[in-house]
Amino acid sequence: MDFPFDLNALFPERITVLDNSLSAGRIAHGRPDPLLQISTVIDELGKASSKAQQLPAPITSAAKLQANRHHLYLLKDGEQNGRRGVIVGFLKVGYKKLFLLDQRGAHLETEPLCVLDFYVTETLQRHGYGLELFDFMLKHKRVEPEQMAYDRPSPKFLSFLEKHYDLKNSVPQLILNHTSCFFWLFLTITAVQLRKVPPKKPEGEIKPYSLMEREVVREEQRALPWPFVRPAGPPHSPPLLPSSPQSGSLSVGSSPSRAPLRPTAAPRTPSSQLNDSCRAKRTSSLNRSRLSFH
Ligand SMILES: CC(=O)SCCNC(=O)CCNC(=O)[C@H](O)C(C)(C)COP(=O)(O)OP(=O)(O)OC[C@H]1O[C@@H](n2cnc3c(N)ncnc32)[C@H](O)[C@@H]1OP(=O)(O)O
Repeated sequence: MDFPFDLNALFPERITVLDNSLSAGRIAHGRPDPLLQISTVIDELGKASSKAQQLPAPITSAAKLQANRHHLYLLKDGEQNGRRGVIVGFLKVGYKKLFLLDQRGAHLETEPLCVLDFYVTETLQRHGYGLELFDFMLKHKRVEPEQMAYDRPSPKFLSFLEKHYDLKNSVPQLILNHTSCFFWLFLTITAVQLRKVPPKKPEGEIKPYSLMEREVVREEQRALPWPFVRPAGPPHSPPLLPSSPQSGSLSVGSSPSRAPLRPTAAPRTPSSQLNDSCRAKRTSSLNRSRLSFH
């Protein structure tokens, strides 16, 4: 993606880390960072990313970055476009406080680093740039991919995670927070360091209905999307978090590092809540992403 200004002057490094200050770190050629140009780059990337993901509105923009404590990693190729450089892609991450519900409706609170947006220019995809960005972020944040949460990853991103980080057997964890409910975890209890929070107000504490970021995705579908289809079983056992009745663990698949959790919350019926709150948040990707869930 090229721009009518010198990206090498704007972003001296190959990968630039931007935060809510929108500062590219160094002062380029003795000038202060031109905020307007940096904002233009972020806004255009946000639009391209939302288009690629078929979202109705960008979830990344300069204004959103300024308003949140996220980090945006920007990758350029400084040799292209007459040595003025092109933007190759970006990766946006941030910490999110998430509340998970286990099968018995007990709340577990965690605050993992989440991948919120990720985009490589169409013509440059499958050239290893995504991996370069992601690896840079992992080192910068000193985190492992399996410790992170993923905000409704696209099929391409799931394929990416499986190919480069062997993250398969993924199970979308239905997670309730104040902004979103389809974060996916490749859950290892010790990795995300879940801690149980006592249920204070069983009916009113968690409000997953507010609109923010991906919540701009409008309701497209009334039924719960796969794999959250309500089973024919009793209403107190919705498939929120696959958990072994034997172990009581929230972990999934054959994860070796499960720590037993002993939820103490009184059983409740979150399925009706989920029916209302979690419809069609990027349901198209969920429906498309029928990868192997074990
Ligand atoms: C939480 C979120 O942000 S979800 C949104 C993720 N972003 C998108 O879906 C936007 C469109 N996609 C993209 O921008 C890119 O494909 C990214 C960011 C997902 C990956 O960046 P890339 O530079 O293509 O990744 P990189 O070259 O390092 O790795 C390639 C691997 O990614 C996956 N991948 C990349 N593009 C595709 C594609 N078109 N179809 C299927 N898999 C793909 C594959 O596993 C691929 O390996 P393969 O070529 O051997 O099949």
